[in-house]
Amino acid sequence: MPDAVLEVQSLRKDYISRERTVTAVDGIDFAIAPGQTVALLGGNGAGKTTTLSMLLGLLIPTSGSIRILGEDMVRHRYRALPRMNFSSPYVELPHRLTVAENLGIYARLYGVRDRKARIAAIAADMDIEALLERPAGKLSAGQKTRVTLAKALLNRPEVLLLDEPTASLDPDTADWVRQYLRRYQQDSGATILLASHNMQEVERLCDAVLMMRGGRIVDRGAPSELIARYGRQNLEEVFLDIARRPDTAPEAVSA
Ligand SMILES: Nc1ncnc2c1ncn2[C@@H]1O[C@H](COP(=O)(O)OP(=O)(O)OP(=O)(O)O)[C@@H](O)[C@H]1O
Repeated sequence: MPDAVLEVQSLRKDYISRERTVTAVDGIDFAIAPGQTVALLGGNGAGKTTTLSMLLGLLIPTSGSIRILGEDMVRHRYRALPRMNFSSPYVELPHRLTVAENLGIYARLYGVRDRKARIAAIAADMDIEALLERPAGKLSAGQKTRVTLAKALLNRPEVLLLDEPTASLDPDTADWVRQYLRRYQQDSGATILLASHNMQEVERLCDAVLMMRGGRIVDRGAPSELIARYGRQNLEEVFLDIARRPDTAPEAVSA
């Protein structure tokens, strides 16, 4: 795809320890066009978080290439990172700092110019104004998710990577966050890649889906295309078909 914002080729990650090697991501290829919202779907251990971590430069790929916003992410990720952001329930904010202090530090790190105004605006958007003076370590799981999303939007990212963006949110708040993300995407033209276990969320938000299993992409397409191809009613049924079909792939774990 010539004008892809995000392009991954033959990407692989082996976790190597003395006891064994786990191939978490086993040679995947995909490209995302500007302004698309794409979901990485797959069961527990399929390789979604490992993939997102490599895209962010938190993990070094065993092999393969990643280009984001035209930059080679293995060699020049610092050129692209200021134009990106991410949220993940697995990344902790410094516990003793307040929410406001955390957002202030991240705003500085990302070089946000209108820091105070931006933090105030995003705090209002994410309905976390009442939490600003609380230590980040003392928030409920759902409150933490909203603060992490606020952090992810601080620098108005052109590329947004989201690991389970509505994890721990009650249905009302989750619905509201989805609407917010959709609006953000439409207003900013951002490109979004998200990992989720929530199929309704993916059907509502995403233009395309990458189905992962055992570290590979085993199917892909628009949610409606996949639903039609599998002759199903919804994406959840497609997911179950893929997750439960016999595995023909070679064993991903070797001694
Ligand atoms: N640090 C690690 N060391 C060794 N193996 C790991 C490590 N992190 C992940 N794995 C293994 O890599 C595989 C992929 O894990 P990953 O966390 O990417 O999956 P996931 O699709 O995000 O799963 P989930 O839906 O449960 O979050 C799994 O088999 C997991 O056990």
